[in-house]
Amino acid sequence: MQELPIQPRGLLWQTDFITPAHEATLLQIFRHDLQWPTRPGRISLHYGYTFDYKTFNIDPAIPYRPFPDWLIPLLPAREPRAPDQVCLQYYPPGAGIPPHVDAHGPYDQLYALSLGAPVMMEFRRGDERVEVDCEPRSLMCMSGDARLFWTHGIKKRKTDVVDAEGEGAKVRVRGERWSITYRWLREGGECECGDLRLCDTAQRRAGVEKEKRSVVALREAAAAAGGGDESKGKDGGER
Ligand SMILES: O=C(O)CCC(=O)C(=O)O
Ligand SMILES: [Fe+2]
Repeated sequence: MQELPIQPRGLLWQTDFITPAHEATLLQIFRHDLQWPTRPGRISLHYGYTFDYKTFNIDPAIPYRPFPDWLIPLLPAREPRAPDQVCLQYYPPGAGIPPHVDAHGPYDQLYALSLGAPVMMEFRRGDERVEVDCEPRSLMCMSGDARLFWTHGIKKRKTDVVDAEGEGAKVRVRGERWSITYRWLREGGECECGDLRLCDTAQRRAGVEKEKRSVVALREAAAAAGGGDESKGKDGGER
């Protein structure tokens, strides 16, 4: 993978992680063979372990959901072991995900594979905003600053403005998008970055009450914990 020569640092990228034919087969499976939640907006399916945000450990009450056959060839091979948790998400046109940082303590590195229609993802740190085009079939790895110190999100809107090289700015209509996010549990479950703004471990150590800890991390926690809270979590209040 290649690091993108932009801020945030640490955004590793691989275009054409799979072929268009492989993608078409997957979309066929996603559209016709899977049992999706029936609510509108962004919806997700979880595979592997489920994390319990009360105990900050694997939830022993929820059995491990084995990876389906279609998922095996999509696991990032540059990691020494398979991820602990994989989340397949469907974004109908116009759907988004509020800016958040995936919880620091529980999770280590993070990968996301984009499928279907392209979308602009926005990274934010303070007043800084950087849009990154998530082209279909591209795999990204959020590492370093991109993983820990910038939030990422997708605006809820029907179009994106794309600045193609040499062509100037163009409006691009959103289509159906799927993403697969891969997470590995962090050994020990504690992050040492010390960022009180975004790090759940740093906030806990500083005695910040759970309710007041990083809203973004908690929203992420609730959503990843089973999807039931997603409507008032990541999708809630999205502009
Ligand atoms: O859809 C994506 O590419 C990323 C989703 C995401 O940020 C998440 O599930 O934490
Ligand atoms: Fe995320």
